[in-house]
Amino acid sequence: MGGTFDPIHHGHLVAASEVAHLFALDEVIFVPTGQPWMKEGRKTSPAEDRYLMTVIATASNPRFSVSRVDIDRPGKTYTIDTLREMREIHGPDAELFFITGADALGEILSWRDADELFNLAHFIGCTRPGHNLADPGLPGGGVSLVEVPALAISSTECRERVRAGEPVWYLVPDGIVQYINKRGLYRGD
Ligand SMILES: Nc1ncnc2c1ncn2[C@@H]1O[C@H](COP(=O)(O)OP(=O)(O)OP(=O)(O)O)[C@@H](O)[C@H]1O
Ligand SMILES: O=C(O)c1ccc[n+]([C@@H]2O[C@H](COP(=O)([O-])O)[C@@H](O)[C@H]2O)c1
Repeated sequence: MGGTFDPIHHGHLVAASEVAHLFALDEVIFVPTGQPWMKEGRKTSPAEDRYLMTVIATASNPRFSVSRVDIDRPGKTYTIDTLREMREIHGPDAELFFITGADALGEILSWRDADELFNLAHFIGCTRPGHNLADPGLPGGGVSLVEVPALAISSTECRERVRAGEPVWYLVPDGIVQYINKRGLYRGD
């Protein structure tokens, strides 16, 4: 599951957990983006902060892990590179899935080398409140559309709440509240 995770919140975690259950996945690998090119023009927290928050939020689930592939690759982050690297790491027999929310799936036709993406992994699109979930119709298209428990949480809302001095308890895991406070994230955005 790729994401900017700025910060990671319970919407991400519940979607990942539900997909792991529905597809009997051995592992869900969270992949924080290095440089999310579609979010250029807005301030993104340092990759190491987003990586550490993702590690903290997923540490209690033995099926969850976090990969540095996107943050360690120089340049803009493209999922085509992520999936190629994952294939190399996990070998030819691994069955790879890429989990997205409805909003990200809706933009996939504009992703780099979109027509090749579906050859590299099976895509899983999750419902997300406020967004329409639809098969984008990529060539070769292996997409599954799944319903996950609806949590109307976004990282944008979490950042705005912190900036306004409003609580983010229970929107994000407890350790993430503590990390945000310790590092002073989102206060001056
Ligand atoms: N509440 C949610 N329910 C289901 N999927 C979600 C939810 N929030 C995010 N996702 C999905 O998780 C992935 C990573 O999302 P991302 O890190 O960009 O979070 P975000 O909340 O959309 O951030 P922002 O508000 O900063 O754009 C995307 O595929 C996104 O669609
Ligand atoms: O490959 C691309 O061109 C591309 C464009 C936009 C987003 N993505 C990936 O989609 C995932 C969710 O991205 P985002 O911006 O919603 O956090 C994350 O893994 C991104 O690297 C990938």
